[in-house]
Amino acid sequence: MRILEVQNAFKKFSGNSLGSVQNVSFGIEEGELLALVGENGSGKTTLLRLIAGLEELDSGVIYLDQERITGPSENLVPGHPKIKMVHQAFQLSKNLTVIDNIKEVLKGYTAEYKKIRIEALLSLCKLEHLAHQKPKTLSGGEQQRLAFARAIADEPLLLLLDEPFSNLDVMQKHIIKHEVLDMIKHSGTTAILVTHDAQEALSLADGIAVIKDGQLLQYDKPEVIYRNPTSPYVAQFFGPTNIIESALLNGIIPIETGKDHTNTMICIRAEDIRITWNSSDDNLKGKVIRKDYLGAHTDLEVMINNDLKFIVRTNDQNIRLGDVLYLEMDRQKIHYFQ
Ligand SMILES: Nc1ncnc2c1ncn2[C@@H]1O[C@H](COP(=O)(O)OP(=O)(O)OP(=O)(O)O)[C@@H](O)[C@H]1O
Repeated sequence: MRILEVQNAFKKFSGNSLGSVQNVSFGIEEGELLALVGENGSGKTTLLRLIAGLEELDSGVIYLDQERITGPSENLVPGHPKIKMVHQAFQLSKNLTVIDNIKEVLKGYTAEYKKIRIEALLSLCKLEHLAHQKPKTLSGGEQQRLAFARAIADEPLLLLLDEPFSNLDVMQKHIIKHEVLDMIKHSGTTAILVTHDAQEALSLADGIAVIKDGQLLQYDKPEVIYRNPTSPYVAQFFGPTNIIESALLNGIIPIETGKDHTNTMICIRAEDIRITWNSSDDNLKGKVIRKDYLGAHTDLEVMINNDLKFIVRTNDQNIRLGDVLYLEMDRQKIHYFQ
């Protein structure tokens, strides 16, 4: 069932020449996790605030469970009761214990329901052993789990996560983001995660929406976004890739036949080019002009014919700057922009 439907959402703040969110449309199915990605200032937070009913739409409409979301001008209390937001700042009540922090957001429920719900949340969020501690005695990850428990306590229809992991250090972030996103999956909550991190989006989300200058460039499953990007921008956002005019490749490598690719751009991911020492006719001879050691692999810049550069990802640690080698393309993986 479709839980969220955004139709032509448009928002321009006074004083700005362009809309921060420009005619954005998409939908989310119940239980899905959507990653909203884009660079700084692309409109991610504005879109999230429009969905949460915290910002007024100029035009367009947003439905949650088929009910129109109203903006601040129509609500006495800002926001929507069935949409919860989690930020980088965990917004916990510092003088209350873990249990009381959860109880605080369950006001209005019977004592019996509260007891059952708190037990379930402590277990889901692995907080049982910390139930009587106050937030300042918890680690960053434990505080993050408590913030999450509070956000889902009264079973929101939609959870909005605005870069919730950005204050955590790299070690913590790696573990905690998997824990929290596993909890989201287990709780069956529909969620939107705003992130700058392309790898996080690819590995964790059911769907990815890429936004640039307020416009939705592409919205699809991670594999489609990665393998069939609709624009060079989207292709480059998700990892090192070679974007080349097909005309430059004509005669250098055989491009797809049977179609007119005269003016198209093509995309070859760095890991889809193999390094070989074999000088077959199909392989391109080049010289290594740059080497970036990245631990598990190395990214090389290889110059062909003095005018065409390729980024190539390799596991071979023995290649050195200045080496002359050959590049073998996996032609099945060459992507043509239409
Ligand atoms: N209240 C506001 N008044 C005026 N302009 C705003 C307001 N809020 C956002 N903007 C502008 O709208 C654009 C989008 O901002 P937004 O915060 O939505 O981007 P973002 O993608 O979330 O950025 P970041 O990743 O840096 O948080 C920016 O140009 C920003 O300056």
